[in-house]
Amino acid sequence: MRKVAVVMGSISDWSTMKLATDILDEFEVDYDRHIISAHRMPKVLQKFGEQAQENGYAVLIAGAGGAAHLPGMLAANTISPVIGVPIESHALHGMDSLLSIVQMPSGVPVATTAIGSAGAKNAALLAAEILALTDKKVAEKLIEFRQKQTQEAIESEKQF
Ligand SMILES: Nc1c(C(=O)O)ncn1[C@@H]1O[C@H](COP(=O)(O)O)[C@@H](O)[C@H]1O
Repeated sequence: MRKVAVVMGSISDWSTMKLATDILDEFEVDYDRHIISAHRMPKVLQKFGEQAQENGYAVLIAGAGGAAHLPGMLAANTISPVIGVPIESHALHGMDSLLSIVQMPSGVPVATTAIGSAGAKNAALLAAEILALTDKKVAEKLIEFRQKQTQEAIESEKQF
C-alpha cells in the first residue's frame, strides 16, 4: 500500500492541486488523481473512501473550496490519513474552505494545511514524509530537498 490519492472537489481546483502532484512527481511517489465531490457525488465519495485501503492508498490528499466537506467526508469513510487543502475561494479568499476543513469533530481527524498553493505543496510533502517512514528512497529525497532549500535560502541572503 504505497500510493497517494489526490482528490479534488471540482476541476476548477486543479490549478492549485497540480502543485501537489508536481511535488509527488519530483519525489517519484505513485499517485492517482480524482475529481470527487462529496456534495455532487455522495455515493461515489463513500465508495471511494471505503475502498481506499484495498486500492492501495496509504495517504489521501483532498483539496476543496467553499463549504469544503470533501476532506472530512473522505476521512469519515477511511482509516488512511487524510490531508485537507483549503482551496482559495473567490468570495471569502479561502477562509470558508479553511474553517470547513480544519474544525473536524474529535474522532475523525483531517490534517489541514494552509490555504492555496503553499497548502497544496505542503500536503504533498507531508504525504511524502508519511511514506518515508517505511520507504528509504523517499526519505533520502526529502533530505536532499531540505538541504537544497536551505542552500537556496543561504544564497539568497548572500545576494541580498
Ligand atoms: N467543496 C466542494 C465539494 C465538497 O466538499 O464536496 N464539492 C465541490 N466543492 C468545491 O466547490 C468549489 C467550486 O466548484 P465549481 O467551480 O465546480 O463550481 C470548488 O472549489 C470545489 O472544491
